[in-house]
This record gives sequence, structure tokens and C-alpha cells, in this order.
Amino acid sequence: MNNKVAYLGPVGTFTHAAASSLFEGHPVQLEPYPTIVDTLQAVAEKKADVAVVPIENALEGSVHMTLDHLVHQVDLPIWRELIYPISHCLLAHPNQAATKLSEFTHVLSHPQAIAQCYHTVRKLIPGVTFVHTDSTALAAAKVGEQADEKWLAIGTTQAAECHQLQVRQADVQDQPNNFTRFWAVGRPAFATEDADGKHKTCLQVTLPADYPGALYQVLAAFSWRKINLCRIESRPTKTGLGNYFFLIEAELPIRHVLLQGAIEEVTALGCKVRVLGSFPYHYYRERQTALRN
Ligand SMILES: O=C(O)C(=O)Cc1ccccc1
Repeated sequence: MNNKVAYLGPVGTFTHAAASSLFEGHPVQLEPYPTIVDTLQAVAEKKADVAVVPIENALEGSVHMTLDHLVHQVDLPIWRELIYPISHCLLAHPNQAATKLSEFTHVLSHPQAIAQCYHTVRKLIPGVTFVHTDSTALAAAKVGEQADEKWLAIGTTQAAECHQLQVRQADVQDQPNNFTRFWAVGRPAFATEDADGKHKTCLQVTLPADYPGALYQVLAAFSWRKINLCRIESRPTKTGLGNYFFLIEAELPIRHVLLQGAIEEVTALGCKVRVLGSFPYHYYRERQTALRN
């Protein structure tokens, strides 16, 4: 039986492109879900084996919807990470071909896409109204359904093709070098190769209480072992204002003796440590043969 891969759909989202790249050449069934939460729930409810969701963007930072659902709502291991280049386009219905860009009234897209293109689009279309949708491809679909409205979608060229839209302006993100990290979450029946050693571990660390130097002590456990941390972020525990946990990503596999030592030390300090995943990661096109059946 083919593995079922849930992704934030519909066809033409960036997540769809990331999921297609991750599983290229492998017998999987890609299944779109309308929201990030639905995508993760598909695996939690065993309707799919793995879910592909965005987790962090170079311009906009964390996708809190993904992070919070993984931490608070489900217990699913992060299985792989793909870092994928993101280029946003302004898409319009062909019936609006004569409409000047500055005359469009609404720009629809996923909140992350709007945030990544906000200043560029406002300069092109002063006073435009932004409308959030569950995905960039859904925005493209809505624009495709409204031939008479002066609406634009921010999305991919694939979404433009799917919905017969025109690319009115390409590369509208506020900065070049726009990348998004995508996580594949779950337990698919694939072995993963780890030959080049690019591997990281994501930990959720909750401090026992707030006291001077608490976080410093936690970080020291990694620092003196010379474990490189590639991300640290605080998020509310949702138990009261001012209560946080830390998400720490270390550039070592969980089985590494140094990381085991650091986790023991942090636990001895009274912290709660949960391993959200220990997984290989790669950049798009860097290692297409990363999966084995
Ligand atoms: O809506 C999409 O296309 C997504 O996959 C979410 C997203 C939005 C913007 C950048 C990266 C991912």
C-alpha cells in the first residue's frame, strides 16, 4: 500500500511543491487538506501516514499554527525537514488584463504570503485591502472564480496554471533569498538515509520556575559541549501570562552522546524535556534521493 502524504492544499500551494519534491520518485499518494490543522490531524487520526506543513519562513518567522498544534494537540514525530525557496507572484483573472495593477482593490493570500510581500504590494497598489485565506492556492482559486472583481492572489506559478490566471508580477516578496522550512511529520514506512550527517533534533524545554539565570543554565549545557543550536524560540505554555516553554533545535541526532548528556543535564536542572523529533534535513534539489522504500 502506498504511503498517504497529507499536505496543506489544494494543488498549487508551496507546501504542495515541497511535498512533491520530498517524495519525488516514490510511490506515495499526495492528499490535499484545507488547513494546517486538518493536515496534521489527518496523521493524528491515521487517515494519512505523514503530513507536510510549513514551519518557518526566512522573512516572517515561525508558523505558529503548525508549532502550537504539534506541541499542544498531537504527539507526532518530526520525520524530515526540507528547506524550499519561495517566490511569490501576483496573479489575476485574464478578464482583468486591461486593469492596471494600481487599480486592483483586493489582494488575497495565506497570511504568511501576505506578510512576506506586504511592503512591495502596498507600494504597487496603495490602499489595497488584504484578505487572508487558508492557502495561497485557495486565494488563486477564489480569484479564478471572480472574473469581474479586481482581485489579485499572491501565489505560485503552478496555481496560476491550475486556475488559468495571469502572472501580473513575479517575485513580489519584500526580500530576495526567501526560504521556508517544511516539516514532514509522522511515521511513514520509509527508511531515511543519513549519509551526509545533516541532522537535527528539536526539543521542547519547559523550565521548572522563573529564576535569574534559568535559561542561561539550560543554554550552558549545550554550550560547553559545543553543540550548535540553530534555533531557539519561546512560546506561551497557555497556562497563564508570562509562562513559556522553549523550542530548541540542536544540530545533532538524538542518539549522539553529547546531546544525550545535555538533555540529562537540563533534566537534572528540573526542566521538562520533550523530543519533538530528530530528523535529517536538506535544501531543495540538494539531495533528491534522500528516501528509500
Ligand atoms: O499557502 C501556501 O501555499 C502554503 O504552502 C503556506 C505558505 C505560505 C507562504 C509561504 C510558504 C508557505
